[in-house]
Amino acid sequence: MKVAGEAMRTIWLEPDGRTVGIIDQTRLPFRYETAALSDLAAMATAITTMQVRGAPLIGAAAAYGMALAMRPDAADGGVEDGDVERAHARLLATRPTAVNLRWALDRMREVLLLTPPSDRLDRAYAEAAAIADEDVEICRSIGRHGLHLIRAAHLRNPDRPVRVLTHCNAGWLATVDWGTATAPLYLAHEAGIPLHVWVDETRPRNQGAFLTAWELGQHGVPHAVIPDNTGGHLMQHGLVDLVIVGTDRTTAKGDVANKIGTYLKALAARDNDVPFYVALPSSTIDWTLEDGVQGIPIEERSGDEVALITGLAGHGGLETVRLVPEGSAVVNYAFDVTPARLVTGLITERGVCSPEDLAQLFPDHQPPAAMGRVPVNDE
Ligand SMILES: CSC[C@H]1O[C@H](OP(=O)(O)O)[C@H](O)[C@@H]1O
Repeated sequence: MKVAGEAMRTIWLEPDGRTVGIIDQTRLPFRYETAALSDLAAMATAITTMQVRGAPLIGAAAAYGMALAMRPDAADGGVEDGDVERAHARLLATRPTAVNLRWALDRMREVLLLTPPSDRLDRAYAEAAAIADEDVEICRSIGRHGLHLIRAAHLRNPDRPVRVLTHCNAGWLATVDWGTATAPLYLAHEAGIPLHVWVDETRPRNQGAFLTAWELGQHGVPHAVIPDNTGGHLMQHGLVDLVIVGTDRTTAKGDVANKIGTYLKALAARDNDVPFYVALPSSTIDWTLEDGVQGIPIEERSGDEVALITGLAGHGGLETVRLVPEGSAVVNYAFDVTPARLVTGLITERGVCSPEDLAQLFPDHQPPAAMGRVPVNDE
């Protein structure tokens, strides 16, 4: 999408054809900074520290991480199978919840192990680029299918904006471009449908206040940042027409793992008859799982993400301050799981479906073994 009027993606290949450029999302919204990553360690760190984040982008970043990993070995006359496996394992360990990470790494491993060692460097970069380009088109398709929902809401009440609540950042910053939950918003805005987006700040990392608000503002989409606990009140008072969120892993039954707090929004939406939609590419579906509450690994992150916050000081510099007493323990679960029974519909690149119709929309989905999920050391 646009940054200061210039079309940008979240990840790209630098002119040297080997270094990978990213937007450093830990610096937004007060600093717009990019980084050039030249090796596997730098990409692994970028994912772990959330310089790049969001399930689809994590997948694309990991794919480029595999390509970066091939560089030194290619110089030694070819990339051995062990080099591929070690890079796969290193990147898989960066974050546990977003299944796009495993999906992209399994795809890269499968392609590379079928490629002669001397050709693996070029092949890795080509496959990573393909994953990134596919993500752009898939998110655009999610936007087109989600646009119908927003247009229908507008036709029901043509005299006022469509009020959409979203949680965390499932925007273009969470993907290579367009976003998942925001793709319908951008297309609706471009179609002239009046919008108002309620942006959950999304403690503790504030992906909503820092990232969603920034990208919507860059694109001129009307929005307001709200404390995480406000959504239920807005829904009770008829101020939300629909909720659209993203997901990091959705099971075959339609249980949805997403940023912590999503489950509570789904409960409030159900209690107030507000449609609750989840936007996702099929690469976020884990066909090997049905029960998400029991089966999806929930990442726990450092308590410092809760206890500390960085913002813009009056002198224009960035400052970090403490919000929690030194002696207090902190627990920081990064995701929760919304049961399929609370999900109105799933907005995918193939269309909108109910959770129970997901397998019907993707009859060609691969069984676990064919997805590369054969029992391996990293299981
Ligand atoms: C389109 S996936 C976005 C998804 O990823 C975010 O998690 P994180 O910022 O920790 O990577 C959040 O759960 C978003 O909904």
